[in-house]
Amino acid sequence: MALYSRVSGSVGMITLQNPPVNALSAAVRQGIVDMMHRALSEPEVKSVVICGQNGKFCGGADIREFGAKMTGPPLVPMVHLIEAASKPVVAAIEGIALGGGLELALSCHYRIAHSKATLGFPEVALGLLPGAGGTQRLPRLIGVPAALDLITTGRHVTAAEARQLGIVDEVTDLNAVDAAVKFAQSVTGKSLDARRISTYPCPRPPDLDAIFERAMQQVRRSARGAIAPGTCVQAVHAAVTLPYAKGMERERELFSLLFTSGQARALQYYFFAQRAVSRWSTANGARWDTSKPRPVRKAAVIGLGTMGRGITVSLAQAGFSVVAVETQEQQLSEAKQAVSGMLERGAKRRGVPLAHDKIKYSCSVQAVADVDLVIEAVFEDMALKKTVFQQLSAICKPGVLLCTNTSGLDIDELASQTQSPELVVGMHFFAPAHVMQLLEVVYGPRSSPEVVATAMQMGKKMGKVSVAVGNCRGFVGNRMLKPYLEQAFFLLEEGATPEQVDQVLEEFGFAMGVFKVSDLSGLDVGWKVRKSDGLVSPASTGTSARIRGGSRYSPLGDLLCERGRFGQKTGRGWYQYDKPGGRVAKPDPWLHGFLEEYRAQHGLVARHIDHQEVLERCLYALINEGFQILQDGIAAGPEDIDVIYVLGYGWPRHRGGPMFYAGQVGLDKVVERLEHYQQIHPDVPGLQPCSLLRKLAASGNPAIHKWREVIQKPRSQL
Ligand SMILES: CCCCCCC[C@H](O)CC(=O)SCCNC(=O)CCNC(=O)[C@H](O)C(C)(C)COP(=O)([O-])OP(=O)([O-])OC[C@H]1O[C@@H](n2cnc3c(N)ncnc32)[C@H](O)[C@@H]1OP(=O)([O-])[O-]
Ligand SMILES: NC(=O)c1ccc[n+]([C@@H]2O[C@H](COP(=O)([O-])OP(=O)(O)OC[C@H]3O[C@@H](n4cnc5c(N)ncnc54)[C@H](O)[C@@H]3O)[C@@H](O)[C@H]2O)c1
Repeated sequence: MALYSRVSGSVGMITLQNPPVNALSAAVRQGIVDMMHRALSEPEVKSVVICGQNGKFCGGADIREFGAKMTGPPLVPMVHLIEAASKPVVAAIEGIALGGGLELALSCHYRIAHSKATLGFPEVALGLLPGAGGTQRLPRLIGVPAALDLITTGRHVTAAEARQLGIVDEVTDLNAVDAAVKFAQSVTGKSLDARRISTYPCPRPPDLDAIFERAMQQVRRSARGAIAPGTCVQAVHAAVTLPYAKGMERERELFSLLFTSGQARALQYYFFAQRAVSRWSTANGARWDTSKPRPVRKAAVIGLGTMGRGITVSLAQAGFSVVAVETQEQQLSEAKQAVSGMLERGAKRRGVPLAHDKIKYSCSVQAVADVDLVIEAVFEDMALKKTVFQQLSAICKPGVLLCTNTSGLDIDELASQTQSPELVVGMHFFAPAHVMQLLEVVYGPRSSPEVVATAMQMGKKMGKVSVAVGNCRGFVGNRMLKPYLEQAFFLLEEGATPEQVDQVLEEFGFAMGVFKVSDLSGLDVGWKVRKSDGLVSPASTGTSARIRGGSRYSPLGDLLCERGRFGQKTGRGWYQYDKPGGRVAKPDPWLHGFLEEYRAQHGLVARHIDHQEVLERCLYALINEGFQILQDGIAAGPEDIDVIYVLGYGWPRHRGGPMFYAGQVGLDKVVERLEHYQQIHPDVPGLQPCSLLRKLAASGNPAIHKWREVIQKPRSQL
């Protein structure tokens, strides 16, 4: 709702009230309309201030209402009522003015912002465009290039930048509402003719066509199949080419097109999923709201390779004191140099405070004696990690959290090396750890709720989205990756090429196909794991070469590694590169010949594989594993899996995540297609639909938020 009060006798104050962000719900819109009429009808009131309760102006349209039937006054007539008012209306912007909140502010005649406020049009991230006049007013106010930038990227700007761009009239370090009241009094009685943005002509720079062409190219490059950014460009184009009223009609048409698209639904689901994962629960009943995190001031990182360096940077930038430990002086000094460079680049590019003084380097593990939490990031080798955990357990003060960055080893086995297994959790960061936003917090059967809560909170403080997951081989993300990779290998055996598989996945929206990603990460990484699992056989011919544990196995990745083809680092992998370390993947005729030879050697006849089969076999095998993970209680809900896949594995955000996507496709259809491929390829593992997937499909493809009801039934019933 919106409250009305009278300030200093002549200023009518409308205060938006809808915690937590004063979103424009039906009740708030109704309140604004009613209170505007009241302010305009009271003769003593000479001007109006609109502000938000609790130091937040407005977070935009109420996203929670998007799925429901529209009630209350629509936004567009509401902003027109404000702009057309005969008394000056001043927006007092504290905290945030986002989306519809900024549109509300742009309909006011003046805008006063607090210096800490942020403003922006984030609609594009929800698959929408600013639909209450934002695409028509902003270019009129700040020009086309700046408006295109803000609307197509959704980036938030500070009050200072907003002032520079001309979005706000004044910025204050003091109370913005008081400043707005004073300002409102000062403009009482002044003509408002020049203050109604909708009446401004839209600036037409001479190189207009080139500006729009560049904007379209830019969004095509970055959107990876998302339709909102390009539609935002079209809406701004309407502002330049059409009169305001016609431009508004075009904005409405384009908004409706986006609003009813599956992409907007997926992005809005994802918005709430990302927030839902912070309300974590574990399989043994620990929960976010009953588990208190422990205070952590000082942390240690053991092992300063690729991951340890990024983790050290991330901890220091978040304000933690860090003890960074390596084995030998040489490695330590290389790591120190690399970490310093990363901190400096962070300060230069993102304005993060330099945090060199937060880090102490050491070659002795004894240096961690007084820390509150340790993150181990040594080689992925169980024997080595066990030794490190035994040492840590002996050296650290009592009560210290011992965390491992392992990609998939058994957390419980590591915990059993320590005197306090309840203090052990996985903190699985993703490379590069100072950039990637995802953290899997892996709890073992003995991890205490408090320790899970602490690791989750640490992640948040480091700017990560933390997702709590159970302990199993590969946890959630890497466990699902295995069947996806396997299908890709099998498709090569059956006749596909890496280029074909990658193209299908990239058209789906992945930034890189599976083979390009493997080349980037290094083929030797998976090879080492397969070797330690006893999967890599010296015999590369005969039927046994393609069978492991009674199931079909593809040794293709192993064969490439045997030939020294580790991907980008060696200049050769699934693709060729101009030099070791090269980044541009080119199809490799050698690889094509090698595949032909391999098929001939194993009696495989190449067949034509279409786009649909590539997509379905890769994605549905991955999705099927996701359902198995839910069934096993490793992830608490589908949102956890979706957030992990979007933030950690490049799943296109506008498709919501693998579990949401499965629901969109139809769970019955996913089951039917898996069964279809299973029948044709009975030897291919990973295609047998798991019981939870079957059960959900049989119960009529329920909406994703209802899955938990089925999941929570005893597993024996699945
Ligand atoms: C003809 C057609 C006319 C159409 C008109 C279109 C109008 C318009 O152009 C469309 C929009 O405005 S689209 C909207 C454009 N606006 C946006 O896209 C803004 C989206 N919001 C954000 O970016 C961030 O939430 C903030 C930066 C606001 C706060 O960040 P923070 O401090 O890290 O906090 P946090 O953890 O993120 O959120 C705290 C709680 O607030 C909740 N909530 C937040 N916004 C909400 C909303 N609009 N609604 C409802 N709820 C919203 C959030 O779910 C969470 O609830 P929970 O129950 O505790 O989980
Ligand atoms: N690289 C990735 O993409 C990635 C992603 C997520 C998780 N991980 C996991 O993170 C861990 C580290 O991986 P990485 O890629 O950083 O490895 P890396 O080989 O780059 O670095 C490991 C570092 O540990 C050091 N080290 C070895 N034994 C040590 C000891 N006893 N004390 C102190 N330092 C020691 C080594 O000198 C080396 O610098 C592994 O468990 C890996 O599975 C890696």
